[in-house]
Amino acid sequence: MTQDELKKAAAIAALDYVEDGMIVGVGTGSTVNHFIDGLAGIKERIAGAVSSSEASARRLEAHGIPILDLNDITDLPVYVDGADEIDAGFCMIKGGGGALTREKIVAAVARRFICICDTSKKVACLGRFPLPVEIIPMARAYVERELAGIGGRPELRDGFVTDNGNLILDVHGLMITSPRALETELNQIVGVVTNGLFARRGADVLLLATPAGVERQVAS
Ligand SMILES: O=C(CO)[C@H](O)[C@H](O)COP(=O)(O)O
Repeated sequence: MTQDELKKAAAIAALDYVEDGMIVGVGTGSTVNHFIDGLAGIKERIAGAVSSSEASARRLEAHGIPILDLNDITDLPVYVDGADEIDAGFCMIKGGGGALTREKIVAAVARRFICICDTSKKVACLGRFPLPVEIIPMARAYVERELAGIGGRPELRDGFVTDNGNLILDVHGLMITSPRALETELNQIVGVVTNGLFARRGADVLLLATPAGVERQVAS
């Protein structure tokens, strides 16, 4: 199977978590695009979707799936999203698509985070994938110095502006042995909007697509 076929298999498995009348939180990325396409097939059964990015919103709209404002919702039963890396404790690096801030907001509201991945995303230690950090543009040089001070090598994502009008620094060279502590530490740097560590709010269920089928793993 190709990587894209594996991504699709994980995405289709996530449809099992969508119940009648539900509002569904929708992430961002190529794996989630397969989920959105699958959701289109059952759109009459759901109340609508909350999107984590403009890109996913456009895809949902193209399928005629109603998009709801997170501020109008008090209960979001489920959020489905991919990851760039996920460890054994279901902590993740996210933000390869640059949507980390809105993803983290929707994930914070959701009762259940379903992570959909192919096996290439499962790692023993987070940090091989450069950690995305969304920053306020005027703080770029300061935040770069702070990140270098903790051993990272930040690289500005060239020509990229987030849906929130901010910049992304991709931080190389971090071996993330304490994801929760690092997530908290990075949030303390003035000018950082969000970092791509999803550790304090990790995944609840991992649907991991392997060539032998989709494994369902539940957080302990
Ligand atoms: O965090 C994300 C976007 O900000 C994505 O979930 C992550 O980058 C994985 O993407 P893909 O499904 O394309 O491999």
